[in-house]
Amino acid sequence: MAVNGDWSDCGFLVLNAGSSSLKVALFAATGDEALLSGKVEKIGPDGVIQLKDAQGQALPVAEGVAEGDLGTHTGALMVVIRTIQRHFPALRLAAVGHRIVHGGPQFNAPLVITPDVMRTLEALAPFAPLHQPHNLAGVRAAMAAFPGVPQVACFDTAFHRDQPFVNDTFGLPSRYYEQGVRRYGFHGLSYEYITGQMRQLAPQLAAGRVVVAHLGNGASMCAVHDGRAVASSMGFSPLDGLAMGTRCGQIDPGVLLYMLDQEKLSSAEIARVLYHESGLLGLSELSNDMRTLEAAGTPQAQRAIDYFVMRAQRELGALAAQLGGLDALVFSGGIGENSVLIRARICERLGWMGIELDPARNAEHATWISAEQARTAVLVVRTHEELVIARSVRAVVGMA
Ligand SMILES: Nc1ncnc2c1ncn2[C@@H]1O[C@H](COP(=O)(O)OP(=O)(O)O)[C@@H](O)[C@H]1O
Ligand SMILES: CC(=O)OP(=O)(O)O
Ligand SMILES: [Mg+2]
Repeated sequence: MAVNGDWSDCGFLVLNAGSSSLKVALFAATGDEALLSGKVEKIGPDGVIQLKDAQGQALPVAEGVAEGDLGTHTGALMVVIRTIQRHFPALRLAAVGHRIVHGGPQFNAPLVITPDVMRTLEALAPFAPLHQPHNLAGVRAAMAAFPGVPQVACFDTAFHRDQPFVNDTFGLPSRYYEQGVRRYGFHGLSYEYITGQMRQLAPQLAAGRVVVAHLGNGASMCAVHDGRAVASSMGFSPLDGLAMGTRCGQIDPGVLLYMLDQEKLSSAEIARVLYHESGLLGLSELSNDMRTLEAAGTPQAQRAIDYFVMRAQRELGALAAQLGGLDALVFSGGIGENSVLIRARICERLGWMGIELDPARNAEHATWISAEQARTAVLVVRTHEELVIARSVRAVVGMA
């Protein structure tokens, strides 16, 4: 911690633990540029780590990394910590910031994790089984590695907490809402960053009706009016809405009853189908990776892409209806930022919404990709969840 408010030799770590990856960034007390950033992907037997310094140069990991160290989130974090200690021996760690996917109905702002908070977050793990256990494993590993250092939770659900009741509830008996069965929405750290960027890039549009499409391995869309969340395609869990890498997206609950009653699947088996075997992977029977599907050119890969595009168009229409019209559509996430094809396919046939792309600008991944004469702006904004966490950590521990 800082001595007499002097944070000059302090830094803090940001962890974004996903279903199969761990993104990390090390920040100094001030500044938006990370001193070190990187990710561990495919955590498991084929884990791969890439770390870079502030200039973008690859940083070698600490010696002694054994095969298998990248097999778990905790092992991967230990490799990152050893590497940081080697490259920044004089740095004093003032805090660790964590992306926590589920904050439930109670948490709508970043906070320091106490034992009580930890218990509440653990109880929410069944609502986001692909994410929350990994998020919390990251918290425990960081607590063990840095005893006494504040651990700050930043919630993916917080951005959506003030959406109107009709977009927060299901049409179930009201006791379910009281129990916490609500449409939480996720990817909130990404939406917070993008709405902030929109205020800088296009203040007039940011004050209007915007749909942000966060299309990554997990994918969702959020309707935002004047920077505030109105509705999200994701609901109670990160399963709802768009088709994803391995998740099904919107589904008729009757299908779950069929799996239970006719196929006699257990709830664990159903969860496996919905979270791990569906979406792009399930439809293509090839891959959850959009790059692989685009390159494959097989009829089944094509069907998976067609379904992904159809769901995105349907959700966009539904969210635009909630906003009473659309001033801007913003693409983000690994697919939204990088796939010329998917952006073009989603925007195809949306002329009635005022959407028309400029193909050359789309191909260049320009920030503004809509045609000059188009009524609705279409933008590409690279998201930065780690920076949102970094800003929150500074505010919570009093560094800002
Ligand atoms: N150039 C590209 N073209 C198409 N898809 C891409 C491209 N680059 C990355 N993607 C896709 O982005 C997805 C991963 O997005 P990302 O936001 O990094 O995921 P995560 O949810 O794990 O943070 C993968 O499906 C990947 O194939
Ligand atoms: C909430 C969610 O789906 O997150 P991710 O995109 O990291 O899988
Ligand atoms: Mg993501």
